[in-house]
Amino acid sequence: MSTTNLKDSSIPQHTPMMQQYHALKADHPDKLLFYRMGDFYELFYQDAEKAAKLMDITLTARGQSAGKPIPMAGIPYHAAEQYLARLVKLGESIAICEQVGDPATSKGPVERKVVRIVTPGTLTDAALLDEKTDNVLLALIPHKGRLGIAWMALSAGKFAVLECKPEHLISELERLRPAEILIPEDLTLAVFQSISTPLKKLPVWHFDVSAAERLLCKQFGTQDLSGFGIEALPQGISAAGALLQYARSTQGAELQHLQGITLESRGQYIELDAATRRNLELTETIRGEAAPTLASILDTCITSMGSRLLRHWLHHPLRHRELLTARQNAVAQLQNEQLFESIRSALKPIVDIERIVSRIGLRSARPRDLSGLRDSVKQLSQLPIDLLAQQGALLANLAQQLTPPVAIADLLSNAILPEPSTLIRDGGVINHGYSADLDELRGIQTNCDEFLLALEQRERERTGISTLKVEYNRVHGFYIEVGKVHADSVPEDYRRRQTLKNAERYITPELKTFEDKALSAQDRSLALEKQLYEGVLDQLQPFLSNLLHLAQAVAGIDVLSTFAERAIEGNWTQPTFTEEPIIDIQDGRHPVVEAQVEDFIANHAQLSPLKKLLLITGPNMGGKSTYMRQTALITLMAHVGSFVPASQVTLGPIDRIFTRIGASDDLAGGRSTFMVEMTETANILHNASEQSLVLMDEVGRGTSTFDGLALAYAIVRQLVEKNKSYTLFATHYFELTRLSQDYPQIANVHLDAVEHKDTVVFLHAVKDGPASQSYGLAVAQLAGVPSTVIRVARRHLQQLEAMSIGAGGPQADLFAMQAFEEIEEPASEASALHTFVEGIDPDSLTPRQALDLIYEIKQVLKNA
Ligand SMILES: Nc1ncnc2c1ncn2[C@@H]1O[C@H](COP(=O)(O)OP(=O)(O)OP(=O)(O)O)[C@@H](O)[C@H]1O
Repeated sequence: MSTTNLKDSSIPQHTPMMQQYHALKADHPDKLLFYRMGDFYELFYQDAEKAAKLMDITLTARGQSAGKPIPMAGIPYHAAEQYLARLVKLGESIAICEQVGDPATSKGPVERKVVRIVTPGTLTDAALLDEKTDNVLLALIPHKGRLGIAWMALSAGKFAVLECKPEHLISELERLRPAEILIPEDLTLAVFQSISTPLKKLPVWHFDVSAAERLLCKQFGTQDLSGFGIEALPQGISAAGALLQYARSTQGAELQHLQGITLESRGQYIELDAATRRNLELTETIRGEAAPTLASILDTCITSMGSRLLRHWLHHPLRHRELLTARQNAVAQLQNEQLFESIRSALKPIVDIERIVSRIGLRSARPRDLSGLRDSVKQLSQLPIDLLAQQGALLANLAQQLTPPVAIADLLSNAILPEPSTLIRDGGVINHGYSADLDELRGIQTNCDEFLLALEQRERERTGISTLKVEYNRVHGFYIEVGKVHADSVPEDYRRRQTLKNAERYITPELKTFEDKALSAQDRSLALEKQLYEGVLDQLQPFLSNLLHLAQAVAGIDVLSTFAERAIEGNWTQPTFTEEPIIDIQDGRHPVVEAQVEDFIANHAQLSPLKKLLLITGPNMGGKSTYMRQTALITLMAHVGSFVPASQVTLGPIDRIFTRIGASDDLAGGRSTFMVEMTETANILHNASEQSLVLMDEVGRGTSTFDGLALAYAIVRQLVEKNKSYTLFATHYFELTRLSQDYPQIANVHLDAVEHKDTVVFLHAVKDGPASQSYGLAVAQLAGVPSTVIRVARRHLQQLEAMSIGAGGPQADLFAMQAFEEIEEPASEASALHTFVEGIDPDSLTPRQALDLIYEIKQVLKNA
C-alpha cells in the first residue's frame, strides 16, 4: 500500500474526487484532513495511516487512484467529536472539510471546503474543552535578548501580552500551561526539548511587527495600541499579531469577542518558578493528578467559570496589597449573615456564560447555548444584588456588573423558544410571535391536520367509500388510500401513486396543490428560522464585551463566595499584611494534609530580620516537608485573597516563592537527580531576594555524604549572608545545626518523635532547638525493611558511631549519638537456638519430652 501523498504533478491522473482531495490537502499539509463523504469523515494516505494508529481504527483502502490503492480510514460524522478530542489531546491539528455544494446540482464531486481547523490551543467546542481549565494558545518570539509572549484563551475571550527575559520562559510556560505554542520557524531553544506541548512553526513573516500592529488595531477597532499600554512592546506585539492571525485562520470566523488585549508584567505577581508550581501541588499533584491539591481543597465553586478563575488566581498570586485586601474584605462581608450561601444557591442553575459568549462571537453558538444564556441572565436577578451593593467597593462593583442590560434578556426571551431543539437545522428554535412570516409558515403546517380531516370527510362522501383515508409519509408525500375492493369505484381525477397488496394509494389535483404548499412551507420555515437565528446572533454581537464582563463578574462572585464558604468550613482566618519584613504564622496547618489525617497538629512559623532561616531537623516522616509546604501555601493563599488555615497570620512584602523539594530525575531533559537538585539550587541562590520565601528540603542528599554536607553548609551560609531570604531549610545533616552559634539569624527547630514499645510515634509538633535523634532505622523498620537488614544496619551504625567519635571527624554529629544507645540489640534467634540446643541432654529425655522439644525448636525457628 502506498504510504506517500501523491505530488501535485500527478493530480491529473486521479479521479475527480481525489483531485479535489489533493487540492484541499495541499493547503493543509501539516494537519489531518477530515474529508466529508456523506455520513463519514474519511482520511486518506498518510493521514489515514496516522489516524488509524492514533485512534485505533481500521485502515482499509478506498478503490484506486492513479493506478494505486488509496489507504483510507473513516469515522462516522456523528462520532467525530470524541475522535477530535483524542487527536487534539495527542497534539494533532485537524482540518475539517465539509460538503458545501448541493449534491443534486453538482457536476462531478460536490464542492467541498475546509470550514474550520481544530488545533490543541484553539478549541472552542464545549465537548472538546475541559470545563475547569482555560485552554491557552501561546506565541513567542525572541529579539535582542528579550522574549515577546502573547497568549490567548479563545473560549474565554482573554488575550494578553508580556515581554520577559529568556531565562523566565520556563516559569512563564509553567504559569500559563499552554496547549499549543506558536514560534517562528527558524527558532530553536533548548527548552523546547523538555516540554511536551505541541509546537507550531510559523513562517517568520507572520511575526512582522507592523503587520501585527495593523491587524491588532483592526481587530480592536482602534487607531493605535496605546490605549492598551502595549505600544512600546514590539516583540509582544509581533507575538500577539501572529497569534491572532493563527486563531482567526482556525475558526473560519471573525473573533468578535476579542475586544482588547491586556498587558501583563512579571512584577504584578509573586513569582513562582516552574519547580515551585509543581512542588506546591497547586492544581496538579507531582504525578499529574487533579487531587489532592490546593485546588481540589479550595475549589467548591458552583460554576465552571468560578473554577477556572480560581485556578488562574492560584497560579497568579498578587503583590498588589490593596487588591488583595479588597478580596479579603469581600470574603469577610460575604460571611456576614451567610450572604455567600444565598449567592451560591442562586448560582447553581447558571450555565457557562463565558464559553457561550465566545461561541456567539465565533457564530458557532447552538440554540441551547442561547436558551441557557437567557435563563442564566434571568437567574441573576435571584442574586442578592441590593445587599451586595451595600457592601465594600469590590462587591458593590460586582453587583453592578451582575445586572446585565435588559435588552439582552428581552432579545433572547422574545427570540428563542423556551426549550429549543438542539440543532437549528431541525427547526423549533425561534419563538412564536418573533416573526409574523415564520408564524404564518408554521400556521400552514398546523392547519394541515384540519385540512386533511376535512378532505377525508369530503372524499368519503363523494366516493361513498367509508374506509377511505388521507395520509402522509416521508417517501410518497400525501395520498388517499383506498382498499383494493373499492379500486373500481374511485373517481376519475384520482391518479394512482402506489399499489400495495391490499390497497391503492392515489393523489388528486387538490391534494397535490396542498402538498406543494405544505412541503414548501416547511422548507421555507426552516430556512427562515435559520436566517432569523443568524439575525439573533448579529444582534448579540454589540453585547459581547458586556456579556464577557458579566461572565467574569459571575466567576468573581463565585470564587469569593467559595472562599467565604471554605474559610468557615475549614476554620480559616483573614491574614494581615504589613510593611514590616516578617512572616508570622500562628497555629498554621497544611490545608491538604489536614484533610487527610485525623488530628493535624498546628505549628507556628516566625521569620523576621532577626530570625531569617529556620534549620529544621527531625526524623523522617516527622512532618518537616509538611511544615515547610504549609508555610508556603499559607503565604500563597493569602496572596490570592483567600483566608488561611491558621489562627493568626501577618505577612510582610513577598516577591517570590522558591522551593527545592524532593528529588526527581529529569530523564527527558537529560539531567540526573542531583543535577536537577543543583540546578534548582543555583536558580535560588542567584535570584532569591530579602523578600523571597525559600524552602529547601534536604539539599545535598543526592550525592556522597561529605559532598552533600559541605554543599548544604555553604548553601545555608550563602542564603543567610547574601540572599537574606526568609528560609526554611530541612536537613538530616545534624552538623548544620551548629551554624546557629555563628549566625544569630539562624534558629534551630525540630520535629519530635517518641519511641513507644517497638514503634516510633511522630508528634508532628515543631519545637525549638535541634533534634536529638534521627530514628532512621526505626522508620525503616516501620516501613517493613526486613529485620535481618535492620539488625545489620544497627550493628554497622554502632561501629560508625564509635569510629567517628574516635576520629572526631566531621560526621560525628551526622547521626545523633544517643539514637540507638538505649535500644537493646535483641538476642539473635540463631544464637538463642544454639544455647537452647546446647543445654539439652538427650540421654535423660523420655520419648514424649523429645517430641515436645522438637515442637519447641520448630516454634523458635518459626519466630526467627
Ligand atoms: N502537623 C502534622 N499533623 C499531623 N500529621 C502530620 C503533620 N505533619 C505531617 N504529618 C503526617 O506525617 C506524614 C509525613 O510528613 P512529612 O512528609 O512532612 O515528613 P518529613 O519529615 O518531611 O519526612 P521525610 O524526611 O521522610 O521526607 C504526612 O504525610 C502526614 O500524614
